[in-house]
Amino acid sequence: MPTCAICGIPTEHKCTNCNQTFYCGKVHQKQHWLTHKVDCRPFKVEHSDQLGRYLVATRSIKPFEIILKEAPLLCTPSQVTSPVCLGCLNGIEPSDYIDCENCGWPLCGIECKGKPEHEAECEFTVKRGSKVSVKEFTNPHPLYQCMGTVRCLLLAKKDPEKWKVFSELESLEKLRRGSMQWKADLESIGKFIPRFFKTTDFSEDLIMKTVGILQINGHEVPVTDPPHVAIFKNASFLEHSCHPNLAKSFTKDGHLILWAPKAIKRNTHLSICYSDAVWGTQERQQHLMHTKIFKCECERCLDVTEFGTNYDGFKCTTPDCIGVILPSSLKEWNSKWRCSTCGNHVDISFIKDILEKAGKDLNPMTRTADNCIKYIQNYQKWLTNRHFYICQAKIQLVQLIGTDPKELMTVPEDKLNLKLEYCKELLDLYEKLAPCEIRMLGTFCFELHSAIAEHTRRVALKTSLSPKNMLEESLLYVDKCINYLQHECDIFVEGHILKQAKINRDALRMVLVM
Ligand SMILES: C[S@@+](CC[C@H](N)C(=O)[O-])C[C@H]1O[C@@H](n2cnc3c(N)ncnc32)[C@H](O)[C@@H]1O
Repeated sequence: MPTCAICGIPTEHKCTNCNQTFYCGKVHQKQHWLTHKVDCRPFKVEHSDQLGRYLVATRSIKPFEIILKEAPLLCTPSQVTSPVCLGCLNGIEPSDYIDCENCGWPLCGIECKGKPEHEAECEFTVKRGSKVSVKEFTNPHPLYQCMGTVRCLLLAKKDPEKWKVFSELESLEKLRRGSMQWKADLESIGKFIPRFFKTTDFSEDLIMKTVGILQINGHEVPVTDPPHVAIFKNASFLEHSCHPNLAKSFTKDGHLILWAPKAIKRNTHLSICYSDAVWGTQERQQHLMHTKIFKCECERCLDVTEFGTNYDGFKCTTPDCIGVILPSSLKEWNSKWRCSTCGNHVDISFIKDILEKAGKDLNPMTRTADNCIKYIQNYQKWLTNRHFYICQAKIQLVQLIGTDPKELMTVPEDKLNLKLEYCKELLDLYEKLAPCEIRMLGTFCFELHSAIAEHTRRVALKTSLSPKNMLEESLLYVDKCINYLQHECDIFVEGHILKQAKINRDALRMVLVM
């Protein structure tokens, strides 16, 4: 039987927030709160052979509930980056920076000189006997490839408690060893650190394990320009799913907020998406294998129709057949594709050729509404209406039509209708496929709400009526936008959208009560 955290008496009463700590009564629960509040979270860490450690909900979680707010264990420059200030991790402005007078690393200004973040590596660089010299600021700089790892290694002396937490995270060293990436890292980091810093403090094995921990657990944090990488203790145990149940937001100072856009049942695995949920299955699978060394077998990847959306599907080439061509299973992605309606088999080289051309045509395309429309018309000959390449063009299109309220007022009727149609279609699709892509969903809701409001204005001008149901629909989407973007701070575009959405919501509410 569980026992009270204070007096050890057997008891069945537990903290209802985490469901994990037991108390004999209210008095001891209150007494324990200052200690307990640090760990009082609605999840626990579990382990399986397939996933390693993972998090499970210890109680049901309500929609929009924050399950974790966490400060980073440490922040580092990205492995591939142009020079950044080692004080604040923002990019170095070539016309406005200083060299650290002790070690020579460029800093963005005097205010970053004394920052504690730079202290350990400053001392470490001084010990090599000569200052570093960085003079090229526009391209990825080879010296910075090792700086994330150096920063982690120096934690051992600087903050042994944090180092202990860090060094117990997954490195997947055995799986990574020998791969192309591992060999490249060995040269640019494992062998480079002892040579460049003239040190024998760290063995090659320890350096390569540290590289692995950083790559497997690092989160890209977009609060600096360019984004930096941070390690978060608890969030490091989250498993991946291409159809996750948690959304990630960041505060201005780089703290992580994990929250649930939809309700989550007790005992459910908690997950985030390590990849880009807008990509097709093969791109996601390759990215996860390359960066995190595992084959994803989430419910979205195992269902080739991706919840009936046919997000990777081709139109059947048999005359009069309206079926969709897809691989028969995840295993057959590179071999057998056939129509689920007429059974027609299609050569894999045909699929690969079209996909290669569609990708090549989309990426360098000049971003205009007309180019997007032409792209969609052309590739809809082969790809389904909800194919990921078609949807990527539609995402660009809805943002290009009427980018601000003034421009929206002059958009031709056909383009406004297209914006309305595609916003609804994309919102419906991605709410099914990627329900935690909250920045994208919030943006669609905002675009949709403004397109509906503009459509209503035009109807009102023509008929001198202000249709209440249309305004209510606009309000519905602006409310949804606010829900999706509620944790976005104002250093991000989405934070600005949130601010505007709140103003528009209040205005719409006023109009509706008049
Ligand atoms: C950030 S760590 C997650 C915590 C890790 N399981 C541990 O024990 O520390 C990422 C690693 O966990 C494993 N992992 C996460 N999600 C997975 C999934 N859906 N399927 C298989 N392995 C997964 C992979 O090895 C991946 O590289």
